[in-house]
Amino acid sequence: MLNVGLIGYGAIGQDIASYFQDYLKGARLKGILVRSPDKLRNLSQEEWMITHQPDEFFANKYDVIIEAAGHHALETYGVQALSTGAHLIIVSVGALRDGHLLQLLKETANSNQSKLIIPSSAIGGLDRITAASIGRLDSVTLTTRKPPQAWKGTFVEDKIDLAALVEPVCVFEGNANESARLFPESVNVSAALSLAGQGFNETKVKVYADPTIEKNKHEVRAVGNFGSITLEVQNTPFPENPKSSYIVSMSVIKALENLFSPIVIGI
Ligand SMILES: NC(=O)C1=CN([C@@H]2O[C@H](COP(=O)(O)OP(=O)(O)OC[C@H]3O[C@@H](n4cnc5c(N)ncnc54)[C@H](O)[C@@H]3O)[C@@H](O)[C@H]2O)C=CC1
Ligand SMILES: O=C([O-])CC(=O)C(=O)O
Repeated sequence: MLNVGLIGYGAIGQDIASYFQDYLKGARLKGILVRSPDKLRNLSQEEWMITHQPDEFFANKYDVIIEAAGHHALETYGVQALSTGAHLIIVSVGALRDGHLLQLLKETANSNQSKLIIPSSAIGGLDRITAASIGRLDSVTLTTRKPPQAWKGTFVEDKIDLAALVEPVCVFEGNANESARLFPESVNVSAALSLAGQGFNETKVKVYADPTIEKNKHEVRAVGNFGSITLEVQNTPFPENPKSSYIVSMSVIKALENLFSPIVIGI
């Protein structure tokens, strides 16, 4: 039985926790680290420990720690988590555009026989693109589209009137380094794609605010000597946070399951 710690209890964190109650058999949730003590007041205490104090959280021994809290949390706790010997499953992949952080996490994982695990989360095709990167990759591009409400709280809100939007508007075009920086809560998929394929500078990204759709859409196109891949995913957003999608927590749970399952599919 794997002991699991969870950092972050927002839309994704709460959904992840729900799978421990009725789905996962080989892992148990031992501790949750939240940011604000206010959150604790609203939570009914389950069998796991919930704390806003990092020392208390890390005093537990975990086999796996899951980050579902944002770039800053990964920057703050990533190295500490791996240095306990736990594997670290992350969703805030965009933080790894900082090559120094990525290097530090790799070195810490290496010296503690732990692993930094990056599930596909909201995107698909990473299995194929990371395999294809063994050969020659010529281009990897991503087009992300989300409905207007998903862009609230981002710089897009200052640029266009989201409520008045009647047709799709391109709000960003550039490389994954910039998209991961400009949209820390919304375009982590570009970072995962970069790490699988051509890196942050070479991966080309377009982002649209699109009033004609209800789901979060990601279109991936990669070409190389392996052949090519064209993939479109449509993710059902969380009602409580339309920037994120249900498939993210499902993907994390599958990555966790792969650690104890006798069979692993689709890597
Ligand atoms: N890789 C991917 O495909 C995706 C990645 N994400 C990443 O997941 C993150 C979380 O997404 P949601 O759950 O939808 O966001 P959310 O805003 O609903 O929840 C984040 C939670 O983390 C907590 N938190 C923040 N800093 C913390 C800290 N230092 N310690 C403990 N808790 C902390 C917040 O209080 C909040 O409750 C996003 O910010 C984004 O970076 C989101 C969607 C897709
Ligand atoms: O959930 C999604 O569709 C994608 C997302 O927010 C991200 O990549 O950060």
